[in-house]
Parts: sequence; C-alpha cells; structure tokens
Amino acid sequence: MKHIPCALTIAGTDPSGGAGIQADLKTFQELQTYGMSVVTSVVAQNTTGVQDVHHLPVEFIEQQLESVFSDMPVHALKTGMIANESMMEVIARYITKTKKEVAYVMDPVMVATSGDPLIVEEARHFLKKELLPMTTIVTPNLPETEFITGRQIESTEDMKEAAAYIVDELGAGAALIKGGHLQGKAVDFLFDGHRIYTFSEERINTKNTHGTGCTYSAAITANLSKGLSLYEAVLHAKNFVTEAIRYSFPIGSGNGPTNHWATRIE
Ligand SMILES: Nc1ncnc2c1ncn2[C@@H]1O[C@H](COP(=O)(O)OP(=O)(O)OP(=O)(O)O)[C@@H](O)[C@H]1O
Ligand SMILES: Cc1ncc(CO)c(N)n1
Repeated sequence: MKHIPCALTIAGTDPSGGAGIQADLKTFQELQTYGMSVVTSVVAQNTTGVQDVHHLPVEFIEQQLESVFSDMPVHALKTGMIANESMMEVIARYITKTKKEVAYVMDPVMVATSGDPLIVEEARHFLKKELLPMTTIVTPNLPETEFITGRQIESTEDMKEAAAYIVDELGAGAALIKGGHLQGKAVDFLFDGHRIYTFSEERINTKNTHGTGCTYSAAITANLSKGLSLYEAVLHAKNFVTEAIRYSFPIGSGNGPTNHWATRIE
C-alpha cells in the first residue's frame, strides 16, 4: 500500500482558528498529510489575546494519547502548548515509547503572540530538562531562545551560537532559531549538530502574524512525516509560512491569522 504520511499534534486550541491545534490541522491538510490531534488545554482566545483557559485533566490527555498510539500510525509529531509539568510528564512517557523512531518537533510555546502566558513558570524548566533532549528539532522564537539558553539574543551571531548551545549542551536533536522578532529580514538559523543553515526571507509588512510559529512547526512536522530530510523539511516549511504570512487575513481586530492555498483569495 502507498505510504500515508500521518502527523500528530499535541497542543492547545484556538477557537478563532489561527493558532494551536486548529492551525496545525489546517497545515497538515494543506501539506497532504493525515492529521491527528491530542488536546491539552481548551483556550478561549482570538486575534486580540487570550480570554480564558480550561486545562484538560492529565488522565484524559493520557487517554487521548492511548487512543491514538494504540490504533494509529504516527510518522511525525509536534508539541505546542503544554501548560504544566504533569501534562509534560505523561506526554514525555508516550514520546519515550516511540524510541526516537517518530520525528518529534517541539514548538516550545510559552506566550501567545499577544503576550499572554500559556504555560506556568515551573513547567518551562521541565520542558528544557526533560522534553528538549527527546526532540528531533526544537523551534524557539527569540524570547523562548533567551529563556532556554539563559542568554540575551540581540544579533544573528547570538542566534547561531544559541542554536549550537541548544544542541551541543542541552541535547536537542537540532535547533531552529526563528528571527521573526528581530528587525530586518525574517532570518532563521538551523543547527543540526554538524552545520548551520540559514533561511532568509523578506519581512512582510503586516500585523497579521497570529499563529505563525504553530503553522511553521506543523509544516515541518508534516514534511518530516513524508520522509523529507530535516533540511528539506525546514526549507519547504519556511517557504510555506512566508506565503501564509504574505496572504494572511486582515480579519479580527488584533493580529490576524495566516492563510493557506486552499483559502487563498487574491
Ligand atoms: N513579518 C514577517 N514576514 C516574514 N516572515 C516572518 C514575519 N514574522 C515572522 N516571520 C517568520 O515566521 C516564522 C515564525 O516565526 P516567529 O518568530 O514569528 O514565531 P513565533 O513567535 O513562535 O510565532 P507565534 O506568534 O505563533 O508565537 C519564522 O520563519 C519567522 O522568520
Ligand atoms: C493554543 C495556542 N498555542 C500556541 C499559541 C502561540 O501562537 C497560541 N496562541 N495558542
């Protein structure tokens, strides 16, 4: 039978459809992979920010993981918002069981685009110590990179050094440092343990960047589930997210959502 690429996201939700599980599933679909999802927290949010959060009980997150892993093939998975340590523990247990045979993309989500916190302070340390060494690739933005490395990131040199530190010292499989929060070109650096790759695109003048990080990491996950190399997976995902920002929707009164081919209205 033909290979059916199967991608799983473990993350929080966004009823306004631009970030979280909703962005991930849309991206999986766009990239012709079979998408699955395990919900960690149900978040009441929109383009203006986060209004409320309801965390699912850990036992129920575990039940969802069991439902997926006991029955479905998973070729690549990503994690997004994981609000607390007990959720992280159960997710870590399931990822360990895959014995590194399933590509694991970690988007180390800490705050929403609006600045609202999405995980509790102590959980950040668990994420860094326990989950990070299990990753195939971690995709921090600049504030997340600063937390993970404990260093200030002010230049592209700092970004490259941080990528090497996260892999060599903290044990991530690879690190993709995203420069969305810097001025100038939208430059990201990937370190895969051997060399640094640069992905540079023009900065698009828009405030509609809600969910860009989710879309990017979901695209990398989809590409890995199809068997692309890490470099190719990031290269195509960077192109995908750039176009999704270029055609982003000016809807909602805050930071509007990204947009994909299927819904592109020019
Ligand atoms: N205005 C822009 N124009 C072009 N590319 C951008 C722009 N803003 C961000 N990017 C790119 O989008 C991708 C996502 O990066 P970003 O740093 O925004 O992630 P993030 O902060 O995790 O996203 P989120 O807002 O979802 O938390 C990166 O490749 C980044 O370079
Ligand atoms: C559920 C969720 N995950 C991640 C982000 C980051 O954009 C968000 N706003 N919401």
